[in-house]
Amino acid sequence: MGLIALGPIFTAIFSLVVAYFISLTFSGWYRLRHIPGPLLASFSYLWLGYSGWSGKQYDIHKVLAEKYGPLVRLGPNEVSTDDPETIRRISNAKSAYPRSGWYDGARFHPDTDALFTMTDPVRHDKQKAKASHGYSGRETPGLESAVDEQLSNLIGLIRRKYLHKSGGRSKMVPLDLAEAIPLFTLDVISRIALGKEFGCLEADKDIHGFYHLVESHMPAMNVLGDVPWARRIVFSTLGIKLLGPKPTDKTGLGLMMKMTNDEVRKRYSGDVEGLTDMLGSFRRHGLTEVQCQTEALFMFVAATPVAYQRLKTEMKNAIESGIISSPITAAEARTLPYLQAVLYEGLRIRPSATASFSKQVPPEGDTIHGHFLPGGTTIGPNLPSLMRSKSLFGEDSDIFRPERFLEADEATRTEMQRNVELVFGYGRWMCAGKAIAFIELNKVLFELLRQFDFQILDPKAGITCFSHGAWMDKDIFVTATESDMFA
Ligand code: HEM
Repeated sequence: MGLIALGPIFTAIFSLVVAYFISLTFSGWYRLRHIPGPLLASFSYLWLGYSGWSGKQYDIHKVLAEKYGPLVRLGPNEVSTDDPETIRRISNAKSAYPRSGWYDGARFHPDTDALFTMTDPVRHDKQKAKASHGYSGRETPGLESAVDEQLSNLIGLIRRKYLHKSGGRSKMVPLDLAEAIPLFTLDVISRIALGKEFGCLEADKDIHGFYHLVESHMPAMNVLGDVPWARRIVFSTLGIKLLGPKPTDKTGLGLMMKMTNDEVRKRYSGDVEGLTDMLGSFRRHGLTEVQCQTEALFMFVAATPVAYQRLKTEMKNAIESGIISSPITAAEARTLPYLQAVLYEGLRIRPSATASFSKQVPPEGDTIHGHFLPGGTTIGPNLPSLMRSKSLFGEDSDIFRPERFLEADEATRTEMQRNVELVFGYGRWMCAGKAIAFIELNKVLFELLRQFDFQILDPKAGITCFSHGAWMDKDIFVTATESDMFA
């Protein structure tokens, strides 16, 4: 048979393949055709892929609710909502919604899940019951003092290297907060999780290249997580074995994996009594050695932001009235209303993690805002729209104005705070590190402003920000001077 005779066979195969993809696309579109959203998103993953890759994910999602309503279609099988009540209903402890396959995109161990990547509610709840003693601080009394130690190292670094003496002739070295704050969070988490800080603040460097590795991989990871077929290939057991981090790597997550594994091994070979840190607590409550290694490694993927202003007057008054320790305790910080308002406003205007965090509609389907969602549809919170909602936070919700929390009556303030706290998730899936994050935020904000005054180095230059499911900030250059208020 000559090539000419093969021609019609190839044409027939090609036509069949094209027809198959068209019918697949059509049935994908048809299933959720009643949910409003961008046209491209209704039949392909190009829209979701672009929004995740572009670095403008936050801005793209922020306007969706205003344009399409509280329920928006983001992909052939994906929807999001900015309605806080729906988000709470989906994630509450008795909900039948499991986590969606999106969480597989955060797996880095071929056989073991961290709490974050456990999608089945029953398995997840069992693991969370064991891990929460360590995370919450109930069995880790040194948690707050561990944060204090690292805070003192951060202040030491600023004094040693970046402090600009007013009127002095010494060369000014601008401080890049986008570099310094991740070093602080890495040292806090390593100190809490592994018992010893990495020493990034001491070296003024991301010693293991971890943060920079996460930053450079973020766009691709974000897209791979959002697009189901890509996720199923890359995060399959074989995919992780081939492409995932390995303890033999010289930098990044692989090196981190080795250090974590070694540290966990030590804890599991010795006596468990007397271990009052997180790993000890995990072991006491029955996490296996591999589960503990995976859990400890996941913690390094957490982050922290910063804020400023009128705050200083409140701080000054509190310090002068003698009610504040040095460093401030988390309990004392919670009594300062303006500090709390700044923190909540910071989390609202700049929710640090805005990835999909989607859950899966149970097999029988569900009706949300008058729209039926068939079983298997994934639905996640649209935090950018929610946090900028005018009906929840006021007409000026687009600007940073902590006063909104102080002006509101108590019931409204509590409701606003409850809604802002959705940045940590809710119910059974809620962030296990929320208490730790609040301790860090309260202390770092108060203590840095007690010691220093910060000024943007060049207001014209602005800050470079990319949103890929989490914010990646660059070049937050400031000058740090001794705070004349508390010298
Ligand atoms: C501002 C800082 C933080 C934010 C905004 C944040 C946000 C979140 C979100 C949105 C989730 C997923 C919720 C869901 O699946 O619905 C989560 C889960 C989790 N986070 Fe955080 N997080 C922060 C800091 C931390 C820190 C410092 C740690 C570790 C010490 C941590 C540990 C965890 C863990 C273990 C989970 C999984 C919880 C579970 O599956 O039940 N987070 N976080």
